[in-house]
Amino acid sequence: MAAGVRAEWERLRTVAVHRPGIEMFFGLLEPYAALYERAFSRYEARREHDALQRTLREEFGVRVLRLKETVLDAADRDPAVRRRLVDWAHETVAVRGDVREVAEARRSMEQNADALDSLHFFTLLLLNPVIDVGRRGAAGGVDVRILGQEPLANLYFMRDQQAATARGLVVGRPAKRQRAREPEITRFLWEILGIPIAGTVQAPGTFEGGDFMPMGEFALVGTGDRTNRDGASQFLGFAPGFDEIGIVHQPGHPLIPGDRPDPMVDMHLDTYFNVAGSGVVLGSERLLRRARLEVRHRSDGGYEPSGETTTLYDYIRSKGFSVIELSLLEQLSYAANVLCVRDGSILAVEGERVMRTVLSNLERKAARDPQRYGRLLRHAEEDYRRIQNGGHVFPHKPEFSRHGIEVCPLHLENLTGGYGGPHCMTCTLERG
Ligand SMILES: NC(=[NH2+])NCCC[C@H](N)C(=O)O
Repeated sequence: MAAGVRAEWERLRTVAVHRPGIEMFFGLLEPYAALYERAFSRYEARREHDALQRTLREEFGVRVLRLKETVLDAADRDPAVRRRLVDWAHETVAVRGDVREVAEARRSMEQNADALDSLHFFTLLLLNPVIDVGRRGAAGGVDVRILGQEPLANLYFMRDQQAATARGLVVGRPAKRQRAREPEITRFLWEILGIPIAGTVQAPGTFEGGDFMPMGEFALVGTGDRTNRDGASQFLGFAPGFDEIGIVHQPGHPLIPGDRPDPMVDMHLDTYFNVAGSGVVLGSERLLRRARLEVRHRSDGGYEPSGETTTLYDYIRSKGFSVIELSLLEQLSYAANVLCVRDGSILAVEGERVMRTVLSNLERKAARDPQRYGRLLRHAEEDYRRIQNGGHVFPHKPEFSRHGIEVCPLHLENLTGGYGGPHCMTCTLERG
């Protein structure tokens, strides 16, 4: 399959997803350390994920490839894939203890391998366990303790490990330690599927797919807490195939003090900006106006700075797009994180319950740290009252029909707790 995406509004053909599994349980033990926004029900989150897949497949005819199932099928069909999975899983497991016991544990792991199913090894990759084989006790047994080590709790945000450009997939490099191992796993999937890789971002560069937006003749690349300047330049070096690139600088949030910023609230470009159709985008107006943008033009030697700087808002308007504006509370509630399935049709988070959950989580944060979150909370509460009085809760806003946009709302009040919406949860592989 050839991966290829020129514009975010072209008909969505193929996506890859990961239905969250046991790794989410570990993430929920300490949601903030796992980069989640809040605690939520894993059971409901998994149901919501099923519904997301079903909608894509049945209502929009999208081919949905599931990461785990595809890898396991391949491992069960092809002994070489199975061997790689087993070896890699064994390398991932750390065994601690004295030399003899470690060697013994390693030996028995190897001996047991044939008896174990491929899912066992996939689970090792997800959980990255440390096995502590203690000294032999009085009874002669070995004391085994298992510690989870950076379980891949965010793997279901499959937008981020890579980006599909017009020229193939660019494998990213996550900025956060918690997500560092994810691209190796998704890369295994691309190899199994035979998808060509246009390039791989290397240290010190960082690059996450949520920062990339293909817009036809041009594309946008966000930089900030996730994608750094070096990662963005490497990405451009892979010749992604657009005449012009807008490098967008992650804006500081206007209601969070500048000396104590919270980069999570707009961590990726797709958390405050997105595409609804060939002439319509949506986003938080205040963030779009604060986001500075540098224009680069394609030349023989790559992309040259044009010297022109502007804001994302002015840039996108100058390209002829209309902007459906979102309030700050809507932005915090994942309203901008829509997934365009065909020109003028989007999947969007059903706002009502998410907004209330986000508000009560923000209340808690503001109670703990009023100096950092107090202003944001007061503003969000005002937004909430205004939205309630107006009677148009996202995505049931008249602006959408006015711009001819058809919206398919999805209940994602648990799954969004991981800090993202439908755009973050899907890796687009083919459009058009
Ligand atoms: N494309 C996105 N906006 N992805 C959201 C990723 C959320 C994830 N918890 C993280 O912090 O990395």
